[in-house]
Amino acid sequence: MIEVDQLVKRYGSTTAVAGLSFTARPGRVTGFLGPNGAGKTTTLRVLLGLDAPTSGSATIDGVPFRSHRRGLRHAGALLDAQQAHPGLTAAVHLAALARANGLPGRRVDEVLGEVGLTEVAGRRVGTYSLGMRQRLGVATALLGDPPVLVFDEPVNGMDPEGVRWARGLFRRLAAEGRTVFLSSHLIGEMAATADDVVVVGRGRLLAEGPIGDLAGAAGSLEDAFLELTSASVDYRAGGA
Ligand SMILES: Nc1ncnc2c1ncn2[C@@H]1O[C@H](COP(=O)(O)OP(=O)(O)OP(=O)(O)O)[C@@H](O)[C@H]1O
Repeated sequence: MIEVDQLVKRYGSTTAVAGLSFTARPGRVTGFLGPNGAGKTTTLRVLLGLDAPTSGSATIDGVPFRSHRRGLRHAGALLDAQQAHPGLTAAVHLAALARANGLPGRRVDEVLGEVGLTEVAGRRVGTYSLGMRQRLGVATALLGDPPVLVFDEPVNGMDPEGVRWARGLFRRLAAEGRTVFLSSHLIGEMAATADDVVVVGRGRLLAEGPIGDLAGAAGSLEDAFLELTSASVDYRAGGA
């Protein structure tokens, strides 16, 4: 379970997150939606202990991520597909992470198989396409077999086969009882993948709940999203 409670994060005079509260539950895929600059990445960074909150809290099963001694066994995340050193092979990258986190070496082969990278595991990550790096990021998140998974724009750069694969994986992870929390700008993809959505704008909660409730009222998730966020968009083409 992910719980964000009255979270505020300021960078100097910029308020990236302005008192945000929401919950993402086990057994559900929860989509995290919002226009550019809404504070999604900042929220995920605080949730994963990469940034400290100005006030409020973001916890995983009631505890801030940094306080979890189980590390990758407790939560896995894909925040940046460039996280692996380009000079390392995928196998070496994952093996080092497994060792550092006290995970069994067999997990490396298991997650490489899970994400479809077994054949290219001996290639340097610098030669990977963006879609392959995204798959490696997903493999990294899965390494500790954690109950909570967080993915920031996971299908960015994936081809249609990759997008379909990722959708199936997220659904299966949730069906196994895990909390799956993902941000994406691809509303159609979110409509096909998520059970629940959390919509933010300018660092505030705009809506939270089952996707059907939100989409049903407006006609589609895209219509609901555009209506909800129309007052929270900083940049718009054509001066509209
Ligand atoms: N390290 C930082 N220093 C200063 N301002 C920051 C920093 N990180 C984020 N911001 C600002 O905080 C606000 C929220 O940014 P954030 O990246 O969290 O939004 P986002 O919803 O992830 O956007 P996008 O969809 O474009 O990725 C923006 O105004 C951004 O410029």
